[in-house]
Amino acid sequence: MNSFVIPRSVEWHETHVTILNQQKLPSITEYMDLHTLEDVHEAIATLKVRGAPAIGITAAYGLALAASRYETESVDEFQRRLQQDRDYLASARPTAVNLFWALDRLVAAAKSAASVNEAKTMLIHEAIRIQIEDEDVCHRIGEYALSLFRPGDRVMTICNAGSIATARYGTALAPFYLAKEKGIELSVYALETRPVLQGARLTTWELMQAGVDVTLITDNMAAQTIKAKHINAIIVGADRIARNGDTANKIGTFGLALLAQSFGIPFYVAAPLSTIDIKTKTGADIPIEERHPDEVTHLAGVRIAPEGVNVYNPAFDVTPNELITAIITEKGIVRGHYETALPSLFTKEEHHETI
Ligand SMILES: CSC[C@@H](O)[C@@H](O)C(=O)COP(=O)(O)O
Repeated sequence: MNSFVIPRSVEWHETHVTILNQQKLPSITEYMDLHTLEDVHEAIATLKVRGAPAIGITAAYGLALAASRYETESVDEFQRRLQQDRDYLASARPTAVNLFWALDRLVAAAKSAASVNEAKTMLIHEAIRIQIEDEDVCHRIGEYALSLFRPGDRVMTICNAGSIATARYGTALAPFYLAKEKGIELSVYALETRPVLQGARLTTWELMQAGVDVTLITDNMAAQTIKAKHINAIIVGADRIARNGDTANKIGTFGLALLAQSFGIPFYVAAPLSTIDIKTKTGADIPIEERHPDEVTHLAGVRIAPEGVNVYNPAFDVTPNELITAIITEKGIVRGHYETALPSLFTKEEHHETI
């Protein structure tokens, strides 16, 4: 038993999916029940549930839930509706590949079903499996990531790639939970992450509950903080990693990678294989979500910019592979040569330290 809190954000029930509403944290801890496909789509699109793995898990449950209510005895009709609902949920957000990965895993799982009832059961089991696997995967990522840090290290991160963005532990934040369990002191510097403040609202909230030493800074304090506080490394999550290692993650990540290069400190990406999209050749092929201008013109619901101002609001950027010191996965740490190393992870059974 852990003596500290590692929060969870998604829970399956036979009649609904319960999520921790990440829009309202940290001031309000609200759990919401999602009953329909539309509820799930809305929760993902509005960031009530967010973070690549958590989006995938929630979508998988949403599809299994919708399919459990199909009133047909025809397997063909069942598959047709499943594909239709898969496409609808897939339209919720474009960048995090875990959404498509999880939905396609469910569609594939139901392919071999001989009856509608069997298909319904298979879908629920597959969605539960995705969540259980993700917890184990994040734990492994955390172990590998922790091996890269020394006691006393000061590590910078952006956005929230923590427990609530996954099944548990997180990706970029996993090493801090594991360090805490092992009594290793690490300090985290969290960027607030404008426009919607996942760093300020979520990363600090998570880590403080676990008693991890965390310091909040605004995004434009990164360079000064690296210099003044002697930051040892930067670690971030990912929404989609292309075959060549180019990595889409929360807007601001690319800038941090450039700072890491300039200061000569390592820049790590921590992500599961479900975030690596071998079919996407380079970062140029990753669709970058642009979100509503209100996220930029408003802060906590209050307008901070003039009416009618032009706004550009990309939710993600792409860090080129040459700026990434290593990609930390559940199958080991990959340092460079991503074009060949990343595809080989999918065929390797063994876990390995570094390839
Ligand atoms: C383990 S979560 C990894 C990424 O999904 C995370 O770093 C991120 O960029 C999330 O963006 P968000 O827009 O909050 O869903």
